[in-house]
Amino acid sequence: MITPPTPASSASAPLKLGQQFVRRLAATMTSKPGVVFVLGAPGSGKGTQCEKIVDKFGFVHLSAGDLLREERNTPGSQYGALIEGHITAGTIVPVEITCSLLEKAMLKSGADKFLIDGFPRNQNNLDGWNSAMGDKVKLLFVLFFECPQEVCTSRCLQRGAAGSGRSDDNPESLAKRFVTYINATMPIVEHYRALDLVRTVTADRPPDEVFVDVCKAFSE
Ligand SMILES: Nc1ncnc2c1ncn2[C@@H]1O[C@H](COP(=O)(O)OP(=O)(O)O)[C@@H](O)[C@H]1O
Ligand SMILES: Nc1ccn([C@H]2C[C@H](O)[C@@H](COP(=O)(O)OP(=O)(O)O)O2)c(=O)n1
Ligand SMILES: [Mg+2]
Repeated sequence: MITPPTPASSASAPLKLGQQFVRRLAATMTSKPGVVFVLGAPGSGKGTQCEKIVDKFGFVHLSAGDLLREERNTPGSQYGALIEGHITAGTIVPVEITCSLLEKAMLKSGADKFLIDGFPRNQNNLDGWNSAMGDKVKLLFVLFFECPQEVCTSRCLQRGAAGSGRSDDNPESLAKRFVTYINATMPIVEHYRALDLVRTVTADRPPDEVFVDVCKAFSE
């Protein structure tokens, strides 16, 4: 319940309270959704940690790869073949497609804080996002999982052997995905590092141990 100012308050107190209320209301109405980009090599554990972050911090998790696979599997999608071609070749789908899937999913969720997993993965992703979404969201930081290639490769091969059904969890596609990761994604991580936006977590440990450091990254 809102209590009226006591007689002891100064004459301007009600106005100050009113101004504060209006400012807070305006901030709520105009505040932009917050975004955390989640990057790291294939198999570094982005998806696994995102699930834990969702449970603990209430973000909505949007995986660019999952959205692309869903679009590829949508009957009649004009992009199905193009997406599958990029996925098996380990290359990156043009940003117009990925960014529009992300924006649609953000709007549909109605949420105000998002983990965007596996994006931006190259300069085209970064430029396209900045021009379409840069003014609509606030980038909070980039969560970066550091993990040796041999560990990541073995995790992805195990994921494939365990029946992930993914057309890219095989040695040939994985080798190509790593080339893309090193040549195209790492420069994006470096770009954000230069802006002091990267929070790095060592991911070559059991998931719960990784998550301890993820929590620290979120409370920085
Ligand atoms: N810290 C970890 N230690 C061992 N295996 C892990 C770890 N994190 C994830 N995995 C397993 O490795 C595979 C890839 O993890 P995932 O979260 O899908 O990574 P990404 O999204 O980065 O490709 C999955 O099979 C997952 O169960
Ligand atoms: N921003 C993105 C993200 C994924 N993709 C495509 C190409 C990637 O190799 C596949 C799989 O991505 P995904 O993030 O699901 O893969 P990992 O979780 O890193 O194993 O999807 C893309 O083209 N653009
Ligand atoms: Mg993933």
